[in-house]
Amino acid sequence: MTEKTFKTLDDFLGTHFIYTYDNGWEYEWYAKNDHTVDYRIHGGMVAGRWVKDQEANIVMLTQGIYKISWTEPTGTDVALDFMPNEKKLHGTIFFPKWVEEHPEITVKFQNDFIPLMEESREKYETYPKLVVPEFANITYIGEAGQNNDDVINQAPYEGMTDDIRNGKYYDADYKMNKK
Ligand SMILES: C=Cc1ccc(O)cc1
Repeated sequence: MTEKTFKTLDDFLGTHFIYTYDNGWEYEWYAKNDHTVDYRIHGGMVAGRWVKDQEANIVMLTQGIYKISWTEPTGTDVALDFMPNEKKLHGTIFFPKWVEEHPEITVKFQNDFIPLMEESREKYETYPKLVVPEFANITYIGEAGQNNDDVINQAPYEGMTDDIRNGKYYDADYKMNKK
């Protein structure tokens, strides 16, 4: 876990986080570059889902505090406020009704199923949305560097976040250790 102090937007870009929301949902998220994020979901309503190259808006609100927002092919909207120096964030997820009713449709590597997400958001109900606003505790911070495709590179498995936290998953260059 890096102990660096976050001051600039550049300090944040290329950083890889694992965190647990107060409702128990565990997420892994990577600021891939100034307009792109990758993530994996380890616990909660859509555990098992993973996504690469989601376009997002990423800004620094004030020194060391970052806001990220995006809208997904499922129709889910997300707004995250990272306070990495405090090892905390606040996230709000706005789920369309169909994701709450059929979460299993979204639990996959989304990049291979974009047409299915777009069809499902038309076929099923959008409203009322499920709004999930939660604080989270950051349990891991890694300096992966920008545009590193080894950070989020396979489906989540049981014990993966422990492997990452214990230093087993990535080598010194932040490439995945071959099993
Ligand atoms: C729905 C995606 C999503 C990704 C990261 C996070 O913290 C919350 C939601």
